Amino acid sequence: MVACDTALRLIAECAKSAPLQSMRVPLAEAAGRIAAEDVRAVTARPEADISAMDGYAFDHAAMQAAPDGLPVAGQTAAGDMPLPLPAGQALGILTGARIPQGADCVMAKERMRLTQAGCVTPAKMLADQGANIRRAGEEFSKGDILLTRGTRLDWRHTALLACQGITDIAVVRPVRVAVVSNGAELAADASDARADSNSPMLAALLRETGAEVTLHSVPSDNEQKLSETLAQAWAEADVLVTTGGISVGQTDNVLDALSSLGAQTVFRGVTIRPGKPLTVMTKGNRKAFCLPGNPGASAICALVFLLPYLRVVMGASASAPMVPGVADFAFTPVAGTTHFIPVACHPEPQGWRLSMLPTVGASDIIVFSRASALLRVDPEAPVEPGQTRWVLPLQPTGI
Ligand SMILES: Nc1nc2c(c(=O)[nH]1)N[C@H]1C(S)=C(S)[C@@H](COP(=O)(O)OP(=O)(O)OC[C@H]3O[C@@H](n4cnc5c(N)ncnc54)[C@H](O)[C@@H]3O)O[C@H]1N2
Ligand code: MOO
Repeated sequence: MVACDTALRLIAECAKSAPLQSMRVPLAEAAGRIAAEDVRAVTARPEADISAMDGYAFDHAAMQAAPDGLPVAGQTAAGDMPLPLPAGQALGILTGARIPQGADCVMAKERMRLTQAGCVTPAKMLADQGANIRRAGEEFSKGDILLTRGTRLDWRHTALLACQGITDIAVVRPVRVAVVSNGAELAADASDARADSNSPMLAALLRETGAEVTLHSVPSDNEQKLSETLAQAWAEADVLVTTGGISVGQTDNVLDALSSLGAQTVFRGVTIRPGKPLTVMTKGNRKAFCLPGNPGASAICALVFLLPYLRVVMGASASAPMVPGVADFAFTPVAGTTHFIPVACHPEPQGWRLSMLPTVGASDIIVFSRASALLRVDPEAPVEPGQTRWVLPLQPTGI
């Protein structure tokens, strides 16, 4: 049995030794993956001085000195390469079009007046010199870092890369995770059959991190079958995740089976509630996370211990963003035990108010649908009402 922080440290050490592999994917497939390289700007943005308005570009001093306005030399649109502005003339310009050489001011069409003589003049006031011009490089310069290795890519980065004409990017190869459930109660024809809810739950949770998940089930308590499935599943995956069969019952054979396959124990059991039997084993570069069968315990162990491991192995930061809230309850942990409590987050003018939810404990599934975050409570830091505590959002998007 190890303490919660010791388990987290041992897992972090395991993650350090795992090799990171990358592959190139087209930009269209990048969202949801983790960048395996820093990306720098190929060009400044904007690449040149451009107009922020549909209107007219002109030389400010020339307009100031022309009480009857300036004749219009034509029009330029985004996509055109305008010729230098003829002295003493204005040019019609559309939003995004390059500013012609010789112009240093743009005024919006509706703020200009077209005279009978075909000149444009400010309807009221002349804008300041430089007005309505988006300067080259004002967003970023050529060579600037646009995103760093380890960034989880989403629609924001897709836009950024696309505007640079970047069509593919090196991303971290997804970690292959094999999830193995076991237990005679999972057989459809068992006299007291139970549904396997942990496998689909874990698959959904793990896929959110970008892992490639395969599911395996041993719907019996047969040691031989269990051992064969574990061996095969682990051989095809980087990480083995088992659920159930790790406590002290006669049919809890997972840990013995893995030991027989040559796995070494990193730790066996953690002083947490729920999730106490959580065990991590290793065989070469391959890790096995053995999660308890109780659904609530399985979910919490995955969120707190497994997901940070996968994030690091895939080059991202271990910790998911946490949010602060003010507890409206008191909670005193059992001595020597770190508790993980699903909490509801209520919006209040000052921020989130955290409240406890009714729960039956480690086997609870429905509490997670009612909760929005997970609160860690260490034995030396009981919760008092009014205290600010940081919680881990349960929804994939977090904040
Ligand atoms: N004598 C002791 N008994 C138990 C202890 C202990 O210290 N001494 N620890 C308890 C704790 S804490 C936990 S947690 C459980 C963990 O047991 P296992 O990991 O061996 O899980 P199982 O016994 O196989 O199953 C427990 C429970 O979960 C259900 N289950 C299992 N797999 C699934 C699945 N894929 N989907 C949904 N539900 C699943 C199973 O039917 C059982 O109800 O042990 C305590 N006992
Ligand atoms: O530790 Mo168990 O996970 O409470 O049911």
